[in-house]
Amino acid sequence: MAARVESLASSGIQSIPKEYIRPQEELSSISDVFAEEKKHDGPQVPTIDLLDIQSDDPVVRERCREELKKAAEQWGVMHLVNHGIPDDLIERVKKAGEVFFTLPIEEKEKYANDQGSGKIQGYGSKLANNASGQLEWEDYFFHLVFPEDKRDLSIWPKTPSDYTAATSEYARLLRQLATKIMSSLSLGLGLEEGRLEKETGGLEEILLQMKINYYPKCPQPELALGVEAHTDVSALTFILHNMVPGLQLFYEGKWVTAKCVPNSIIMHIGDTIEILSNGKYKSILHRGLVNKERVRISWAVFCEPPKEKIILKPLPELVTEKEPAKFPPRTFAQHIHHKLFRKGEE
Ligand SMILES: O=C(O)CCC(=O)C(=O)O
Ligand SMILES: [Fe+2]
Repeated sequence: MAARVESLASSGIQSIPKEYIRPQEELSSISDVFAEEKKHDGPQVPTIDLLDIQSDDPVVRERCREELKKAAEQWGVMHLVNHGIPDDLIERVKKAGEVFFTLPIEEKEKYANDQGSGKIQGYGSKLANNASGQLEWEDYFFHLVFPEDKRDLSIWPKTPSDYTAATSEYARLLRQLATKIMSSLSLGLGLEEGRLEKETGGLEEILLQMKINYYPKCPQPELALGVEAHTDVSALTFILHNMVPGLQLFYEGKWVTAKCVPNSIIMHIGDTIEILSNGKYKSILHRGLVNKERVRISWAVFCEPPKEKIILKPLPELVTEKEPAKFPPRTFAQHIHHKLFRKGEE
């Protein structure tokens, strides 16, 4: 069984095992996350107010959609405020995840995934996938949350008892939010409003996968990463966190630390929409720092196309002689495989 980062962290070690130490070239870019969060100079992740996204006043509505479009083009990541998901529901989702992770490791192990046998849902930690044996400073809980007929409720945390109700309702509302965002992004490309959602699989096929990232305190945070640098493969990703900083975005050649914005949801444009939009909307490189003072928890929900049913490629309307297709046609599964393979080559 994989060693849990939580057990390493609570063992009292003062130096971390070598598998968690980042390569030399990367170490110089890692610094104290609390100091980073205090910096107010330089570019900052945009905040988008969604209050008016469905306003009856077309001028007001357009202003809101234009802001969203600009953020998707320039950053591919943003803090969403007035997103329409009730704050008390979000508090319940966060409380439920926090309580689950407070359980003793032996209790959580009852939910362990088994990547070897293809059981990817459940409690887990990263397994080394190449010769370097590189690992990340986190444990997680991963499971499908929407659509309801594809969920396996038997593997969801039973403690606390509100976990299933809170998470189900959150997933249902996020799915509606995803529709609004994709509509607006479609119009921003000069397409019909239902287009991006349809090309991603529509109501039937788009999957929402929840990953609760649990980052224990780390005795040598300047040597490790909670999540290594990556872009999300999803269409959209929605992230909550426990107000401990950690997320960094690679923008204009520098790592920018995301501020903690109250009552916001962080949203990423993932590779799927980057590909469909022929690169007009960006899937930004990001990573997670850890620290020695506070446990960090984040709740990422990935909105994904089906693995095999759809071939992702730039929409024909967006491909011209002047702007040829930037991405070859691939299924979602092929896209993921291609990324993994390229990484092995690095
Ligand atoms: O913890 C975070 O803020 C980001 C996690 C992340 O990037 C991911 O789960 O894909
Ligand atoms: Fe991510």
